Amino acid sequence: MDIVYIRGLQVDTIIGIYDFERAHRQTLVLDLELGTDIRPAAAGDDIALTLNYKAITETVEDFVKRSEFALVETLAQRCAEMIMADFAVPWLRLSLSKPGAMRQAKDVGIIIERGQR
Ligand SMILES: Nc1nc2c(c(=O)[nH]1)N=C([C@H](O)[C@@H](O)CO)CN2
Repeated sequence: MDIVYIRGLQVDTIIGIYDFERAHRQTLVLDLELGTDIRPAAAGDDIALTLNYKAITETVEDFVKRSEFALVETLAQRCAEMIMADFAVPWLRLSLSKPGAMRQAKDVGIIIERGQR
C-alpha cells in the first residue's frame, strides 16, 4: 500500500471538556497518513486518479474549524469517518495533537488507525 500524507495541519477550533475551553479557540495539529495505490495516477500523470492532498487538507480544515467537540477522541473519530467516506480511503492513521493543553507536557493527543491496509 502507498501513502499520501499531510503533516502538521494546524487548525483553530473549540475543543475541550472545561468551561474555560469552550470560550475560545485552541490550536490543534493533525498528521494524516492515507492509504492508497499511487500507480494509476503515476501511469496517467493524472490528479483525478489519486488522493488530492490539497482537497483533503481543505476539507479537513473546514470540518475541524466548524466542530465543537469536548474530546479529541470524538473529533478524531468523526474526521476519520468523514475522510474515509468522502475520499474512498480504505485505511488511515490520524494523529491529533493539542499542544497547549498541558503546561507540563510539550504535546498531548491521540493516534488512531482505521480500515484495512
Ligand atoms: N483522553 C483525553 N483526555 C483529556 C481530554 C481529551 O479530549 N481526551 N481533554 C482534556 C481537557 O479538555 C484538556 O485538554 C485540558 O485540560 C483533559 N483530558
